[in-house]
Amino acid sequence: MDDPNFKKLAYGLAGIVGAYAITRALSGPNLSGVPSLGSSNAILSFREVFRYIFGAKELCDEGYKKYPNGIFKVPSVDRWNVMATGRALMDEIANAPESELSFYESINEFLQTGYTMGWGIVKDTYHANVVRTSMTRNLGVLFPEVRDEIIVAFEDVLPVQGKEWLTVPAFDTMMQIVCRTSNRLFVGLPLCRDPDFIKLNVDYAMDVIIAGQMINMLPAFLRPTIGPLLSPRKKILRRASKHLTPVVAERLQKANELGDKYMDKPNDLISWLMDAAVGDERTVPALVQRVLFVNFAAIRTSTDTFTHVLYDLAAHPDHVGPLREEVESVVQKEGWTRASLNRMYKVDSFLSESQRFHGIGTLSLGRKVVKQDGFSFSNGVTLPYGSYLHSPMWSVHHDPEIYPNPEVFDGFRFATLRHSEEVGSAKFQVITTSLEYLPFGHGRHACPGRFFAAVELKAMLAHLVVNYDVKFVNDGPRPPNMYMASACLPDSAAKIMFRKRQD
Ligand code: HEM
Repeated sequence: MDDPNFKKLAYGLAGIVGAYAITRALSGPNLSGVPSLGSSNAILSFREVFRYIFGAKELCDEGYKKYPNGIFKVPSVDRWNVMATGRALMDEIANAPESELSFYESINEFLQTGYTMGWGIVKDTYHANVVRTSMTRNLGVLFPEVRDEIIVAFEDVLPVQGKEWLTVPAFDTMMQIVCRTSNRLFVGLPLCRDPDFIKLNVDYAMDVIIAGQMINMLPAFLRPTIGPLLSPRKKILRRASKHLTPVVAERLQKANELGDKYMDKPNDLISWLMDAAVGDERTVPALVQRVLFVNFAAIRTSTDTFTHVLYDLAAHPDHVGPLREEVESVVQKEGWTRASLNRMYKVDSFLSESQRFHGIGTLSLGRKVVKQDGFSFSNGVTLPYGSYLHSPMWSVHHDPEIYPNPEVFDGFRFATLRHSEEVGSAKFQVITTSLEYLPFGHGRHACPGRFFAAVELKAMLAHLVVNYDVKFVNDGPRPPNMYMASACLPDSAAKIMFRKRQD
């Protein structure tokens, strides 16, 4: 503590945080009518700022209990974050038009999308529709490819022999499998297996978040000059172009010469994007950037989710037997298809429970008020233009009135709920969002990639349980999650052991 360097660092940090707190006090929207957790004074609310940085979960849970069906605010370093609780208010957020509560402004500020992924992505979000429609429509016909990539990717990254256990870093290994499998659908063979193409997408997924946060720390007037220097975009585009430019250029040329439905046109994300893009977006560099963007949306989210699933599987070995039985019985009757995956209630439920229990974030429904005269809830509260709004997802998912015994991990909780409903009910499936189940958001901007994510992650889990045994190193406990601001990250350094299934 007496180390002069430590003192300098501490004073430096305190100075930066103080400067931001003053900015928050002077420049943010006036939220004096919204109760705050801790002090509502920008300087005196420091304790809550630190509590928010090191895990918004507990702080927001306090507010969830104190203000049921209401709103409260919590401070982060540079702004106030309003939290809305209860079905009525959450429903109003989920269904508010983009012109009043903006999903895009909220996410684009967080990621500094313009600098990190290009202004084309900010201006035109047609990819969301492509993912929702063309990608989802093709999941059945392309399932054999997804399944093939899962088999080969598992074999490549987990070369288990005989009865030997193989120890691997969990997160990196799952990232490889997710990236390859997703890209089988996005760009096809052989590119989806190219080590440099995989690596650049993995790097980009990490670098965008870091650069986004760094650019956010800059005062707005410095962003246009310094933002591009901090952004990984140009470097990644150069690397990606080597792989994608020839493929995209050839397809665009053929489409222009022979028409959009030319013979032998590959059925993948590149083609679906090309069909939907207009104007400047139907050019080679813009399409390359768009493929990278969809990779960004897909890979980190799915890898974090599956790493949580893997840890939950190793932590709950009693679930493995019933999962194996279900997968084998369904596959024996119907084989491996998208439809047969729908019959795997326990697999679906395990994924749902893992997302309920951990999720990849602790907040949901992030929006910014963009209506000039503010956004009014039906309870009479009006939030001024520029306010940031969320709902405390972790608290909803751990509310005993919604999920009995919420602190118990019950991998078959959702399967039991489904069995208690009419057979085939869509309720309680992992893809069905609701005000009680928010890992994919809910309402207008609910994740359009969740249909693909569910197919991919369920097929991976089903493949894993029927082919491998899995455990923690030294039979240790589940590695703790890392909570940072609103993120809930699985331990990315932990190792896990695999061997060929022995029973
Ligand atoms: C387990 C994996 C995933 C999780 C947990 C996840 C979660 C989310 C969440 C929470 C949102 C915002 C919803 C809201 O605020 O209402 C979102 C949006 C989005 N996701 Fe996902 N996602 C996953 C996988 C994917 C995949 C595989 C893709 C693409 C293939 C994808 C593409 C998108 C896109 C494009 C949006 C923006 C939607 C819009 O523009 O309205 N996601 N996702």
